[in-house]
Amino acid sequence: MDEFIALPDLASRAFGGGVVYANDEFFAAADHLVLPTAPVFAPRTFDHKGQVYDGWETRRRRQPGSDVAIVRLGAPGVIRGVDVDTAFFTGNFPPYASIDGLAVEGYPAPAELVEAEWIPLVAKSPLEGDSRNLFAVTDERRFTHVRLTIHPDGGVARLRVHGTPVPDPALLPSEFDVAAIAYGATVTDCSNTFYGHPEKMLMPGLALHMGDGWETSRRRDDGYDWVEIRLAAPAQLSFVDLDTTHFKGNAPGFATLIGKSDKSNWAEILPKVALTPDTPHRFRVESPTVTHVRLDIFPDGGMARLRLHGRPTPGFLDDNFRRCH
Ligand SMILES: NC(=O)NC(NC(N)=O)C(=O)[O-]
Repeated sequence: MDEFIALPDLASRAFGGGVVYANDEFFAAADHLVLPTAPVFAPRTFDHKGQVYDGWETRRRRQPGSDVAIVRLGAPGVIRGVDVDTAFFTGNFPPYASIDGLAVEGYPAPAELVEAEWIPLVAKSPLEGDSRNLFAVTDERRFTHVRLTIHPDGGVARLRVHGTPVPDPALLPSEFDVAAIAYGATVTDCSNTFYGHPEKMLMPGLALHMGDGWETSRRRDDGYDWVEIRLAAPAQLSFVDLDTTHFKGNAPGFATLIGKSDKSNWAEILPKVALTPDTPHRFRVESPTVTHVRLDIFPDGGMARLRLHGRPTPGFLDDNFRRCH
């Protein structure tokens, strides 16, 4: 039921999500809602408005009503569930919340979003304080925005919107990173996630530090580590980026990439290449159409980013997009 929490957070700032409107931010800015970091709390830290919270917090209502925040998803897609995380809000969490969704094209101004016809995704439901509040969503359509309503007021640390990214094919170039989670790629299996999950190496932008990548524990056997990825679309690959940035004493010594499609067996895409620490490597490749790849690293170590630039099979992303409209 709550398996959706393993799916990417479409609202995350890590994908470029943002809070575009809030009717009240008296105690704490709604921008906190989409931060990818876990919420934190330091007791007895008072600024000019009151206790400092790592979340969105409105003032105590003296008239009936509710407070709202509107979030632009960083990765628009099909929403499978939301997490209204009230971490550290104890005497001031909202007793109820509801969630609505919206699918719009272009870049509407906040005033247009406020007036829009929102689609209910989670009916008004009770919340618990200082805890994650998980709600499944069953609507199969693609959304670009969500609206969090808290009844009547209070504080929410994070709003996580878990689902499957569905990119708009009209806005994609003919060749792009088909391993990007933001476009719908996903990690299907991995040998070792001890220090960092491989999903991190499929996130946008450069890695910020060594914790922002896939890192395995030290191998004490003759094996090697590997990760399997389902691409955003079946594609012919032309470049493989293996970025070991920040991995200075723990980059893998070598790597290979193999790929397969639903109709073909595993075949080599990148032969065994030597890697150097703290380096954004790029390799030119020519691959058949593949739907899955496996990156092998020898014997173990860390990879900040994996990028697979490829030409997707025409029509695949269009069909995908049309299915959820
Ligand atoms: N001690 C508090 O947290 N008080 C209030 N909130 C802040 N941020 O100070 C409140 O009324 O909810």
